[in-house]
Amino acid sequence: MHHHHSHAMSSHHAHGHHLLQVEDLCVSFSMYDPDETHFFRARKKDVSVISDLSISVHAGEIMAIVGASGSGKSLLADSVLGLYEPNAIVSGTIWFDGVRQDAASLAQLRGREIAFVPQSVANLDPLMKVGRQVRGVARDAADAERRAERQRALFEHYGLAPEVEDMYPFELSGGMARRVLLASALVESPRLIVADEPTPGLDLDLAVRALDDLRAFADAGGGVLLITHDIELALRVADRIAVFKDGTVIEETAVESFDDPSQLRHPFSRELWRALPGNGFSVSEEAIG
Ligand SMILES: Nc1ncnc2c1ncn2[C@@H]1O[C@H](COP(=O)(O)OP(=O)(O)OP(=O)(O)O)[C@@H](O)[C@H]1O
Ligand code: NI
Repeated sequence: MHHHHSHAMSSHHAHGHHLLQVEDLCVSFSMYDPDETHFFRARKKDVSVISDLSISVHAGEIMAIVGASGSGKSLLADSVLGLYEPNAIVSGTIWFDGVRQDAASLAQLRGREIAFVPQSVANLDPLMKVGRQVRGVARDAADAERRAERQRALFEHYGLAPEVEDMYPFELSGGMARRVLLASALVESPRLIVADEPTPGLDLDLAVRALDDLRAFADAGGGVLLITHDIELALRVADRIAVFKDGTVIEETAVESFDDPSQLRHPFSRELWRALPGNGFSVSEEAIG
C-alpha cells in the first residue's frame, strides 16, 4: 500500500487505493434570504457551506479534520454518511472502496461498512435502553451473542457500569452518552469509522483511550475520518491532517509537518500551530485591553 502519493496525481485515478474518496464536494442550502426582512418579498437563495472539497482516507490510516467551528466539518461527515437535510443541494462524487456512491447506497453502508460517531448525543434514540442501542441489529442468534459480549466488554473498557445497559439516554451524563456513542460504532465491524468530535465531555484519560481505540482500529486495517477541535489529540493519533476553513480543505499534510511550522503552507495552519501549547502563543496586550 502506498501512503504518500500526491493527491493531485491520484484524485482522478486509482480509486481502489482509497477506502473513502470525496471529490469536489459542494453543499449549499436553499434558504429564505436572511437580508430580506419584508415577509411578502422573501425569496429563497442558496447559501454555500462546503465548496470544492476533496479528501481521501486510506485503509490503515486516521485522517483528522481540524478547523474552526461552523466551517462545515459535520456537514462533511453527514455527506459521507448519506445524511442530507431536505433543503441541502449536494454535488460532487463520493467513492467507497472504489465504488461510486449516492445517498441511497451510502445509507446502505451506514451502520454496516461505515460506522458513525455523531457529534450530538441527541443522536441516541431516547426511547430505547442504551444496551440494546449499542448492540444494534443482529443478523442471527450467533451475531446477537457476539454483539452482546462486545457491548459488555466495551462498557467495561470505557468505565460504564453493567447497569448502564438498562438505562435510557436521559439518565446518562454527557460523558457517559459520548462513551455509549463510541461503543455503538465499535460494536459493528465496519471498514470505516467517521467520528465527529468523539471526545468532548470525556476526561483526558478516557479521551486518550477513545483515540487509542481508533488508532488500533486503523492499525488493524480500518480507515478513520476523525473530526475534532482538539489538534493536540489529533496530532497524537492521526497520520494526516486536513485543515478545514470556510467549507473547504485549505491544507492537507502529514502530522509531522506540525513539528515544524515552516512546513505548513497556509497562514491559518500556522495559526493553529501557534495555538498549541509550548509554541509561543501569547495573548497580546491589546487583546487583554
Ligand atoms: N439544514 C441546514 N440549513 C441551513 N444551514 C445549515 C444546515 N445545516 C447546517 N447548516 C450550516 O452549515 C454550517 C456548517 O455547519 P457544521 O455543523 O458542518 O459546522 P462544523 O464545522 O461541524 O461546526 P462545529 O465545529 O461547531 O461542530 C453552519 O453555519 C450551519 O448553520
Ligand atoms: Ni460539527
